[in-house]
Amino acid sequence: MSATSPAPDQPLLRDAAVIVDTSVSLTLGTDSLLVVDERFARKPDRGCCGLCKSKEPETKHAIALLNVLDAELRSSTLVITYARPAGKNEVSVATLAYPVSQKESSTIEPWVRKLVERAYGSAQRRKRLKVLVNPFGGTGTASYLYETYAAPIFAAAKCEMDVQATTHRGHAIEIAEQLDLDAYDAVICCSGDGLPYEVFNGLGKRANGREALARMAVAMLPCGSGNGMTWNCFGTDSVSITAVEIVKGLRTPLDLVSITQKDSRTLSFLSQSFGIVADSDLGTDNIRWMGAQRFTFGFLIRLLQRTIYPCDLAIKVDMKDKMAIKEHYISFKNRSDDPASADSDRTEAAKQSPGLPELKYGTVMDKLPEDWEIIPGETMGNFYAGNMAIMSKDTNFFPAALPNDGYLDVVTIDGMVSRASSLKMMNELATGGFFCMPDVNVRKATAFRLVPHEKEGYISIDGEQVPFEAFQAEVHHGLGTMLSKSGRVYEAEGPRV
Ligand SMILES: Nc1ncnc2c1ncn2[C@@H]1O[C@H](COP(=O)(O)OP(=O)(O)OP(=O)(O)O)[C@@H](O)[C@H]1O
Repeated sequence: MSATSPAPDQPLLRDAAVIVDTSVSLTLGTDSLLVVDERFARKPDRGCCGLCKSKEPETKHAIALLNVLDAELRSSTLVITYARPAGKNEVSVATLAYPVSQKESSTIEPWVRKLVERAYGSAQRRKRLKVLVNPFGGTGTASYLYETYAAPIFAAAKCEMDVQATTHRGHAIEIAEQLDLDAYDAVICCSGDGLPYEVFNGLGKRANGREALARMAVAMLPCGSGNGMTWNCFGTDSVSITAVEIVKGLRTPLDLVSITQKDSRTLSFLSQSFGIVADSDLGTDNIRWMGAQRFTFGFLIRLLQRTIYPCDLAIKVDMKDKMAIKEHYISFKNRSDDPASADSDRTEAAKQSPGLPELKYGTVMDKLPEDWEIIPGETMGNFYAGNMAIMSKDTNFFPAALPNDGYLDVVTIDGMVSRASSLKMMNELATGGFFCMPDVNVRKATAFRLVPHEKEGYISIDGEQVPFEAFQAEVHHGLGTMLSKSGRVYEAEGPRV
């Protein structure tokens, strides 16, 4: 259910209904709070002949429990704050307040507790948030978006906010590296995907990197242009709806990927690309004036020219049959383990062994492990590895990607496929048929090494440009932590075969 749509009639819970202010009934369903307010209901007009009734005023409305931000008995008033739909893709804070007598309060108090328990489920209440705002993210409106659409929701949910603007490139790395882990529950990036990338790397740079990454959750308020992380975690690019989702967000372990280049080691949370995607994103600065269309335009030009990106590629493949990948996705989605206890076991283990995990396969400078599969790369068109499913709106490039299954989803497409097939792929990305197209090779993998043949070009890690030279990737199962809606899977349609 989305943050804007209240559920229809729900089965009632025991002791679910209370009456306040004589004629207002508040009834707790499994997914919504039903308010029936008869206080201002007019008696029906008799009409001219006593038969035709005039329209009755609205007395009933349902509020999705997801949208209930807080409820409390404040002196002799019951106050419920919630997020109310405000336009097509936004919500804003609304309040219900009813007088409660001394006598009534003994019945109302347990009901309020039950309402809050149901509204939050296993999500942590009153989160302590370190909010980082990139004043230059997207179109430069992150501060305005945060203050206007998110801050009022966090305040209504009684979150504690500590807001800081980033002042330079790499600032979020420094902040995360120094962050007091005991003072906050999550870092919220008001930005594009660039700031979360920095925060994961800053946490990972600490001497207790593994512990910091396990303890500190990261989430993003969509203030960039692609906003991949928010689409995956919450299925929206609305700042206000994301704020509600963060308030109700569940801690979710996230696989992170070590990237080695020469003697550097960084962490990636979203994607690694080489070939047409990296080139269309990073190599189109000359047409920035086109805005969001820049990528599509650059992509189409390269596709029609059948541009190739020769490379050596070796992958530690774990699954390559699409049906097996689909089954893996479904069985992961339907697992019945308790995510909260798995999360606390993981955090405890990280405290015992707090340093960043060793690299199982060494770095890109080491000898290539013998059991990696060599993939022909002479005519590579698109190499794209994803740790999340959606790369930007309507681009579910990795439908089988899971937050913490311990695998990267690697897609390779030969640059010599026909133009017609390439164009069909672009179309099928939006409709969900991309995964099963025969020219689209999909593998679940734990590591890979890519060596470009050319001297110049583009490699993108989480949308950021890195040196155009050999790189190696290795997945660390559940090393990081994010906030998400489901706590288990991304908000993307799974793979179709
Ligand atoms: N005050 C600042 N001045 C200059 N650069 C900054 C500042 N704060 C953050 N940055 C840098 O901006 C880069 C991009 O950040 P971010 O992803 O938030 O925006 P974006 O690139 O516009 O978004 P998108 O990738 O969705 O287009 C990051 O690498 C970050 O280091």
